[in-house]
Amino acid sequence: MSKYKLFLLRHGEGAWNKENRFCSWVDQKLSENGVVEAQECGRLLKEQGYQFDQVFTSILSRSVQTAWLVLEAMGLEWVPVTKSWRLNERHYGALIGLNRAEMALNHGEEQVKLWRRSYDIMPPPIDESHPYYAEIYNDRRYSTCDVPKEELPKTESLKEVLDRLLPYWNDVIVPVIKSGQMVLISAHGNSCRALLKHLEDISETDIVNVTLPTGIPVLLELDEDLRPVKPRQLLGDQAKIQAAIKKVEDQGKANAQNK
Ligand SMILES: O=C(O)[C@@H](COP(=O)(O)O)OP(=O)(O)O
Repeated sequence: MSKYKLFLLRHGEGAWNKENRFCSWVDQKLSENGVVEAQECGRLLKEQGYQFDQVFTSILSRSVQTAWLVLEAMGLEWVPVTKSWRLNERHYGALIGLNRAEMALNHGEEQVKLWRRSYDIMPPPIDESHPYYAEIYNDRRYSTCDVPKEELPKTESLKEVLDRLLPYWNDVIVPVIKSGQMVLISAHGNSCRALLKHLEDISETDIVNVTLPTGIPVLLELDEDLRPVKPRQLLGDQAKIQAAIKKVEDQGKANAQNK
């Protein structure tokens, strides 16, 4: 029997999603389309009668902005929003800023798929010569984390994302859900994939085939031990959702638009 409901949400489209560049820890805002996606998501949730008591986001603006727009559309601006770097997008290391289609042309589509979707393959780490290194590590938000700045990742596989996310899930989010509060996690494609892997016990092979589109709420119905009692539901027009998933998958093809 379903005891708890939980929503996961990949933020609305960001400027670099549109340009097909790995965004990761670079702090990009939502595109105009991303703003509309987040507002539509909030309207849909309201229409379907959902309410939230607490929202958790990463410390990247696109996930925070999405949470605000969803809450505004639902008339729930007062709801507390808690932010943690542990919900940040996966750290894509030296790939940050690069265009996926160009990477597919240079390294092959298979390699790009391995970098993007495999469970335990890490891209090469970012170093000080990288054009976005200073922007990321000099950003004051990374002095506020619960680990020293020097210990923050320089690259991550999905496995490392899960390793840094799980303590936050277990210690902070789980008690809130178990207290009966309705929670929205407004995060990123890969931080949500990592959490789905954990909650749905998805194998390392099968997680490769899980892709989340931007701005689509994912409803999980969980039992008292927070195990899913039915398959996840992506809310909205199912044909549009499938097209949006394919678009994200196709970003790693050599002939993708916005090369
Ligand atoms: O870092 C990025 O560019 C995307 C994910 O990229 P892919 O894993 O889909 O390549 O993350 P998000 O837009 O969810 O923050």
